[in-house]
Amino acid sequence: MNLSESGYRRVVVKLGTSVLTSGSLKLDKAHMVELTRQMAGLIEAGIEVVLCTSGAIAAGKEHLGYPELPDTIASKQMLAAVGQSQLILAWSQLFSIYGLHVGQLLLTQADLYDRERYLNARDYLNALLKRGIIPVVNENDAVATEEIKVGDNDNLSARAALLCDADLLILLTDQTGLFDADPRTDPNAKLITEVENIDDSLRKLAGGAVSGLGTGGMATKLEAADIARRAGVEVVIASGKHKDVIQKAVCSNPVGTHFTALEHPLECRKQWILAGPKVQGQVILDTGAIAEVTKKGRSLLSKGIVEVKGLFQRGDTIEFTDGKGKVHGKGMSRYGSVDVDKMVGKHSNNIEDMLGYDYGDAIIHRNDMVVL
Ligand SMILES: Nc1ncnc2c1ncn2[C@@H]1O[C@H](COP(=O)(O)OP(=O)(O)O)[C@@H](O)[C@H]1O
Ligand SMILES: N[C@@H](CCC(=O)OP(=O)(O)O)C(=O)O
Repeated sequence: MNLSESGYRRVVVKLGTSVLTSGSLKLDKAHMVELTRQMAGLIEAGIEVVLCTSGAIAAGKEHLGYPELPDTIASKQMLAAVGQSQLILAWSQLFSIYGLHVGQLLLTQADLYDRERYLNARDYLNALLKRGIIPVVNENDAVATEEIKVGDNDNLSARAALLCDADLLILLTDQTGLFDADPRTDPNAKLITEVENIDDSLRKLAGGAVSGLGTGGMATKLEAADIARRAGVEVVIASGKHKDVIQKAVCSNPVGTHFTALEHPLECRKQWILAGPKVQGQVILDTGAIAEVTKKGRSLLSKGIVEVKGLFQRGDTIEFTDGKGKVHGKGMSRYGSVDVDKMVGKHSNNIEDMLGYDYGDAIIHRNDMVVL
């Protein structure tokens, strides 16, 4: 395998708890050594690596001797605070074998909501890479509450891939890839080797985590793959135990499930709309409006809206759906929900008369919109 001819220059490697513990109750340091060797090999070949590591909560339990704790956010925060320091210590020691330094980056959704904070995180990540330091990313579980957390490291790793403009995201887990059913419960499940489009029928195949070790299962890996490939990042889901899995993924040797990136990826600001801000509300559109927006690339006007759901402010990100609830896209609303409610189904030629002010015809302008 010739790594330097792989064509990739920046790779995000996400290691799930299932990989880092090898299915046990503690970090499998021997396996972490092997994964470090593979990542160091990439760096040696001139490929930059961002590591998105899970395992803080598992490491916290191990370090504290598996205390009996109530199943609360506070317990998880405490375990993560203890475990994250053990985890970064382990990565720091392992990469030091190869003379490499690591820098810790703990993020929450709140760091991605706001465009300025998002750009700050991007600058920080790029500054580490520029100095040859390996960014080690995890969710800031010690402070993350339900409202501000990304929730799983699959989605977090996709955000990291967008932030650092990676060209490949490798999601390593305890299965050999995405199967047409959960192989834990269906012995006849078959591996899907190539995915060119993520649609509802594929999403139905991806189940949650049943082992009790990981968060989100294949469903969140598919969400991550969807975000990444729309931004032009190729994705591989594979087993962390497969021999030389990282090198194989980078050298495009067949391994696990490969997702092709979109040929025309979203531009930077739209990538942020896709992956950054939390969705605050929804508008339901009639079939004509769905076609105008999704097929013809038009801005969303009030006359195509049939209902408004949730409370949102001007500038918030909202989704647009059809009458059956299928989400067709999202974007930044130029009007708050109270205003949109007043405009539902009406022409946009007299907005000023309706509201007393006018921010333009579009509820979501096509420049602020991502069609899914
Ligand atoms: N279609 C599927 N193909 C493969 N695995 C699946 C599928 N649906 C659900 N899973 C489950 O997803 C699990 C991996 O996700 P998870 O437990 O969150 O691991 P990680 O810690 O690596 O993120 C597998 O162990 C498997 O039980
Ligand atoms: N941030 C958490 C892991 C969350 C998570 O998504 O876990 P996993 O599904 O194992 O990648 C931790 O470090 O324990």
